[in-house]
Amino acid sequence: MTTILHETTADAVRLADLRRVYGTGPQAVTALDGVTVDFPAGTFTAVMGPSGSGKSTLLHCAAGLDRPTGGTVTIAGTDLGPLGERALTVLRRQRIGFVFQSFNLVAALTAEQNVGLPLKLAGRRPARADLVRALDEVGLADRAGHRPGELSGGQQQRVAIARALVTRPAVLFADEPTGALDTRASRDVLALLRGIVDRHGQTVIMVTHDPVAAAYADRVLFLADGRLVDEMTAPAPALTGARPGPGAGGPATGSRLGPEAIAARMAHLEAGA
Ligand SMILES: Nc1ncnc2c1ncn2[C@@H]1O[C@H](COP(=O)(O)OP(=O)(O)OP(=O)(O)O)[C@@H](O)[C@H]1O
Repeated sequence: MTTILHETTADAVRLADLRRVYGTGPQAVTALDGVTVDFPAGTFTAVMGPSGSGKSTLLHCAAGLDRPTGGTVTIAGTDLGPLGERALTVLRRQRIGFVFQSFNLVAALTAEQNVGLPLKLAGRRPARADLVRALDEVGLADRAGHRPGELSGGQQQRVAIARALVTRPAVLFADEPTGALDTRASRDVLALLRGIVDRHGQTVIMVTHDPVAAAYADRVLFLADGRLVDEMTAPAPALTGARPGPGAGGPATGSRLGPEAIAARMAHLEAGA
């Protein structure tokens, strides 16, 4: 029993007193001002906050894309601080997935080749069956031979998600993953992210401006001026363990956060900013 509890509560990511100051002297900007938070494995967290509150900086520091000025980032038990550039690159490739607003697919490569890229970079020869399975997971097995220019925005983002997950990372970071998508494609991408958390126990951390997107998460963190100032957590799922699926207008109510309540918190925060 104790073992199970440990497994289910293990943190995929821990941030302790995280600080990031850009520049020096009078020009210095404090983007993160002592953020401490844990992200348990198998959970979906949204990060919100007014423009300039430090969301992207937090995501980039947590994903090892940027070095913090102070504090620690721990991914699946490994402290990133002491790692040199090479070791950090290896850890990023093996343990971290990242999805961007602008998809960042390689235009000249097919969907299948894009998904295989992280494995190639890691010196592995991707098995075709694995790549097709990864595309099947995101509902695009029939588009394996298509290039990004032949796919819709939503389909491109789903290829990017398949690519980010192909190494089975400890955590998937997503920076405004629906920012460039229409409502319907956004909903597909968010349902996909929700599904990989529920079905595969993937950990997802997503920055978003959109309360509807944030409502797909288990928890919403609110940043202001580089500090964590508020948090909302979805009520525990029913004892059956069943999670309600997304409804027509977004995630179902029940054990989900409501977009209206999230929007109200954001409005409160922006009014105080
Ligand atoms: N490279 C940089 N050099 C100097 N200042 C920076 C740099 N990157 C970010 N900042 C500053 O750090 C603060 C936090 O920026 P960050 O991009 O993390 O905020 P954000 O919450 O993601 O904003 P947005 O919602 O507008 O994308 C801002 O004041 C920003 O101007």
